[in-house]
Amino acid sequence: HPTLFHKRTSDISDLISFNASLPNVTILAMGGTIAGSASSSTETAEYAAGSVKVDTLVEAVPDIKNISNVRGIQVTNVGSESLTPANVLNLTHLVLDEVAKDDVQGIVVTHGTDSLEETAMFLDMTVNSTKPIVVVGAMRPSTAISADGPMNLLNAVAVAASNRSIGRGTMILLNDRIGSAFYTTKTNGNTLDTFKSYEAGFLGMILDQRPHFFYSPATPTGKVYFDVKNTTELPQIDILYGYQGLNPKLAKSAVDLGAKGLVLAGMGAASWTNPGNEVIDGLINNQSIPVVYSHRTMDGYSDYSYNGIPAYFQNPQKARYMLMLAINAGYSIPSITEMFSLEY
Ligand SMILES: NC(=O)C[C@H](N)C(=O)O
Repeated sequence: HPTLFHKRTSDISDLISFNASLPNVTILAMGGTIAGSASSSTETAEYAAGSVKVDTLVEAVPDIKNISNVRGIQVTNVGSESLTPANVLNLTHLVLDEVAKDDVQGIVVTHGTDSLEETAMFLDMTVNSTKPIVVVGAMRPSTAISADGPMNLLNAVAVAASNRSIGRGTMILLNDRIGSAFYTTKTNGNTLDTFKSYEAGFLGMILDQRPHFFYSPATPTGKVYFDVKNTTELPQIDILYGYQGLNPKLAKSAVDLGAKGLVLAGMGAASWTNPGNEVIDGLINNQSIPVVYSHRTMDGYSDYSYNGIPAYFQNPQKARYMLMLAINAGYSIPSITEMFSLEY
């Protein structure tokens, strides 16, 4: 439908001419290193994230016009460490609008990698659509030699535009690998092969703009959807880190400062200290605060939870968005416990 892709406002632009035989993909740009620029082409660590606009990103990859008509929406333009749940909720509303359009085949979200998995997880749990949603970032700024952003963006558009990608939920694409948002995590602060999904594995890979999936479309076991169409504000959920001699009182302080739920990045398979557990127990019993026991280890299954809720395979940052969405939906502690346990 040409008219949709020919609308021009200050933050929505047609980037290339319309070709009726190609699928339409909407790119929502959040910022990050993929939109970063440095003072020299060899600089890959010191640079300003979120300084290049979506139009420029797309113009740098002319091959995109051979695979789809793209429309860019600049949502934010910041490093992903600066994004808030409010920004992610706003993005989700825009994604919901886009997937509801008959002529939109798929969605690409360009995003900083530091918190990319959090946004992807949130989208995966709130956008109940078979249309592909691909969250993409880069590890090198756009000004670097061998910048990875242009190829990642081209690949992301190719995945979003492909019928092979239908029914696979929200995906994370970097370094030619396609992972499920539900399980993919950033493992290295600097390298190109940073996104991994050790236990679950990748969904597939992309070669020459052709996505190859290893399995038929499948929803991760236990994935629950939350309707946030009418949500305007999300509850505060904080994460606490586990370590020898951890300060047990921080949990109570977090609740005093407004947390409606807590996620623990516990040691090993989610262990927490005895004095720490006693404070948590008080929060659960006296203040009905849901506390999810996750793990600071990158992988593994946490069923240890003292009197709290085990996060099983979910890492703290993904468990946090699950807990936030459940509390927002009015779930009780037993229903939250059940939601986490559904996975296994
Ligand atoms: N590689 C990156 O995108 C890192 C950057 N700090 C960000 O998350 O926005």
